Order: sequence, then C-alpha cells, then structure tokens
Amino acid sequence: MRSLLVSFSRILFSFLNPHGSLKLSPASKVHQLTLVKQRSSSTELPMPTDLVNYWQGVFEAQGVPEARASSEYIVSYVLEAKTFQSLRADHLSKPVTVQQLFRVQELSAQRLNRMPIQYIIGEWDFLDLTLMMRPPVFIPRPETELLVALVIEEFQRKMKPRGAEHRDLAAAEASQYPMILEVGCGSGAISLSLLKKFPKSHIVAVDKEEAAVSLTRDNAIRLRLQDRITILQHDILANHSFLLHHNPVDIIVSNPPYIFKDDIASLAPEILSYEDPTALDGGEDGMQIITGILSNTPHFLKLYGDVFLEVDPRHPEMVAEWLRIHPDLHLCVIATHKDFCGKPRFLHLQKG
Ligand SMILES: C[S@@+](CC[C@H](N)C(=O)[O-])C[C@H]1O[C@@H](n2cnc3c(N)ncnc32)[C@H](O)[C@@H]1O
Repeated sequence: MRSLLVSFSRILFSFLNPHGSLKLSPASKVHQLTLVKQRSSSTELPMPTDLVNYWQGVFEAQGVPEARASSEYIVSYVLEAKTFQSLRADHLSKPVTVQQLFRVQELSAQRLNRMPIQYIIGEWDFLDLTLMMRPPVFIPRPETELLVALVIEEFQRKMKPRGAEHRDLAAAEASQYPMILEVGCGSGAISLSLLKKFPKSHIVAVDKEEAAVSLTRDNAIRLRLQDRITILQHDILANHSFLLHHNPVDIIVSNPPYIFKDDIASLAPEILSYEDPTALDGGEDGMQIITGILSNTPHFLKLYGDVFLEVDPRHPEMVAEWLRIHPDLHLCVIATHKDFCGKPRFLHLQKG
C-alpha cells in the first residue's frame, strides 16, 4: 500500500506542477491530499471525474476563466469524447492511463497560459458544423450564429413572396440560390453554414490573411463544400479587381473587425495573446472595414441586394449617419437586430 501511495504521489506531483513554476494555492494542496486519499485505496491513477475536478481547482486558483468547462473539454478531448457529458459509463468508471494523464497535463498547461480552449482542442462547433480551429484565426463567437440566422430568414422570406412584397418572380427564384460574398471569412464559419443551408448557392469568401484563407479552405474540404466556394486572399480596402471575374452578388455578409482602437487593450488575455489583431481592430471608430465594405457595394452588390453586418452597438447610428452623407451608394438601413444581451448588434441594409 505504501509503495502504491508513493508512486501515485510521484505521478501526481508531476501533474500538479505542469510548469515547474506553477504555484498552487493552499486550497489546491488540500485538494491534492484529498485526491491521494480517495484514489490510493483502489488504484494509482485518477478517475476522469477526479481529473476534471482537480484541474478545475487549479484553473480557479490561477484565475483562468470558465475553469470547469475548460477542464471538462480537455479531459473529454483526451478521452476522445466531444463533451464530458457524452463520455460513456465505461470510460468514467475506470482510471485514466498514464499517457492520458500527461496529455491532460500538457493541454492544461496551455490553458494556464490562457490559450483559448478552441485552439487547444483544435476544433469548435458553429451552428451544426464542426470547424477546425488554428491560431491566430478568429474563433467564431456564438452571436455570429444570429447573423447567419438573419441571412437565412431573409432568404426564406424572399423565397415565399406574397402580394405587394413580391417584387418580381426572377428575384424570388434567384433568392433560392443566392450568390453571396463574405468579407473576412476567418475560419469559414459564416460562409460554410450558409452553403450547408442553401445547397444551390455559391459563395465568394475573401480574407486579407493567408492563415484565414487557408483555414476556410481546409474547413470547406473537410465539409465537402469546396465546389461551391471561391476563397480569395484579398484586402477589401485595396482595389476590387478581384471581383471583375465575378458577377454582382445578392447578399454581402460580414462580421468585420469592428472593435474601437481604444477598446482593444481591455480585451481578455485569451484574445490579445492568441487571436490575430487584424480580425479585431476596426480603427479609431471601429468603422474602417464597415465603410470599406459599404463603399464597394456599387461594384459588388445587385440592385435590391442585401448587406448583413455584425457591428458594435454604437455602430448602427454611426452607419446611418455615414449613409446620410453617402447618398450615392443608394443604401438604406432596413433593420437593426439585437444580440443575446439585447444590444443592437446586426445591421440589415439594402440597395435600391
Ligand atoms: C471578426 S473576424 C470574422 C471571421 C469570421 N467571419 C467569423 O465570424 O468567425 C474578421 C475577419 O476579417 C479579416 N479582415 C480584416 N481586415 C480585412 C480586410 N481589409 N479585407 C479582408 N478581410 C479582412 C480578418 O483577417 C478576420 O479573419
């Protein structure tokens, strides 16, 4: 019994010191003793639930946000399950292996360095898609799912024209396989979700960054959607010659970089240290890419075409003001939609 305790303590010691420099709080030390006591009577390796509890304690002690969720994601990933809840009973009822224990330690050390969990496990769900994630490409946020839902709603509304709303039959038919341009595709979350929903659509997805273009391409291939998407590395603020080969589109959609320059420094360490600043920084007033997109609508967008944008809650008024001094664009704000927190987050504009 004594040798069992000693060997488990050794394993535990190394797994308690993922950095060597990590200082554990007194609470974690108490937890360490409890864990040894609980497990030493049966086996020298911890059970998955003990491991989750343990790393949750370490993350909490070190001020890592979403400590429980982070710990559960890491342990379930190492045990090859999507979520901790989906782990089968036979997994939960036997101790982890030494390899699994060290893999959890390795990934947890990354989390202690504030790497987002999405980069650690290398994938993330967006609507009904599982997308690969790679730093520094922007990690899709839950509110962007609402942006996609708005685009889908608008398509579906146009597919069922009635009475006075029925502009013309050709437009209604075209809306069944709309041509779409996404500016700033990142991991491909928006474009690929729309392609999945609209099996006849074609999308042109552009991004300034090579890492984003390459990740969108890899995700498109993984989801077998590569035949209906044209992915281009392009800066929307540069000339638009890239679109000379493409017809104007029915829809432009974008979740552009829209953070005000002064707000960038106050973002969480997860974002500041790992995500590409190009994906976030919208310039002094957060409007740089937004106005870049709107200024290009004469070249990109069909008459009666729609623009859907995710923006900062201060932007809807600023965009309306900006459009007042750019009447030549013939764009009008159709609606502003709120996010989960009730903040004005999405703009629907139309050309006509
Ligand atoms: C907030 S991220 C959105 C990514 C993805 N659409 C999503 O919602 O998860 C903004 C994206 O715009 C790209 N971007 C920034 N400036 C750009 C520009 N001038 N032209 C094209 N893309 C740009 C960034 O590289 C980044 O991938």
